[in-house]
Amino acid sequence: MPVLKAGAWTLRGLLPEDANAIHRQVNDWNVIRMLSRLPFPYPHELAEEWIASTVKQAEDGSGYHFAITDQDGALAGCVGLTLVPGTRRASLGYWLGRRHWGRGIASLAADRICRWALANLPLDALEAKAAQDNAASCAVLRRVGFRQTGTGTLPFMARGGEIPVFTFEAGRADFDSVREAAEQGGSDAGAAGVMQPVPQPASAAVSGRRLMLVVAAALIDSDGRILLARRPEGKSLAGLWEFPGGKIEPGESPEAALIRELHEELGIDVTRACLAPFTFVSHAYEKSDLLMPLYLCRRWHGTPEGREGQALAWVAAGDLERYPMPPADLPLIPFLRDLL
Ligand SMILES: Nc1nc2c([nH]c(=O)n2[C@H]2C[C@H](O)[C@@H](COP(=O)(O)OP(=O)(O)OP(=O)(O)O)O2)c(=O)[nH]1
Ligand SMILES: [Mg+2]
Repeated sequence: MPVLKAGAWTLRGLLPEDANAIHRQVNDWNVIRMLSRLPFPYPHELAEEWIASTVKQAEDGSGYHFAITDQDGALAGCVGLTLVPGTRRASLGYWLGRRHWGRGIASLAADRICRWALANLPLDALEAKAAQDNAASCAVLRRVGFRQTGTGTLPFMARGGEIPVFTFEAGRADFDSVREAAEQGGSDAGAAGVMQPVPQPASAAVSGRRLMLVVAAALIDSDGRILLARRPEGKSLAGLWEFPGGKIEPGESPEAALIRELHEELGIDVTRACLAPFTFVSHAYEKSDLLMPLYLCRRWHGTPEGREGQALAWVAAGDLERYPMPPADLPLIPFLRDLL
């Protein structure tokens, strides 16, 4: 289990010694009435059993449950994900002790765990359910990017039966929109990760669409495998596998941009002569058009390493489909398969 920061709060795996703090805060009618499947009163053994089950889930990769702790290490609540078997989805759950309500902690924790999960686990979407009378929880879900998809019921043991719930869902695009809105709203719009706009012809101003010029490389090793990098948490499309590269900066040639990006992202040195133009993609994303030349590169200096925390994988052309990629990249797969 990783340790994740969420504002001033820390998310860490649950420990047996958390049982008292969990029991004390969950065994509160105001908290437990909003939690499905838990009896009231809530016996101490259930807290112990639940902690043990979360440790097992993390070991077998079926769920990831975190304690939300403050700067002194005190537990304020929990947030967790359970993977839905046979799908690339997980369901989100959380609770906070009553004295921690109304301070934005649930939003911070839910946002962090969802972004971490999409970037690092085999997931494309998250689901959540909240009792229809739990306005605070519904507001948390909407704030972090969830959309309400429908209604249903769940057993709430503390309330003695089935209770109506709203169902919610969010995918990468939903979290990316929230992130973009936050970046645009922020005063330092020049911060890392915000795109330098490509100078636009007048017609672009009319349509409101941006052209995004990105250069990328298929690095090919002596076994004919291709290097893919997993887009890290904090970037758009986080968790999808891409060809290393990035945006062309104003005044930069495509080759210079690619040489710079390969150095920044992978720590390798490449010369212009080792970059062979191969093909390109043109893809309409929701708000921008991506134009991305793909170069082939078989020679470089250094050993590629994920300098921005991204996972790397050397993948045989026949296995590329097993790595979820941004939609723009899918047309490249048959070209690379034919080549290799
Ligand atoms: N590098 C790369 N980008 C891709 C691929 N497919 C795809 O849709 N893109 C999109 C994702 C991004 O919107 C854009 C590249 O942006 P980026 O975030 O990697 O740009 P960058 O490396 O310059 O990073 P940053 O400094 O802006 O954070 O192109 C791909 O295979 N490789
Ligand atoms: Mg990049």
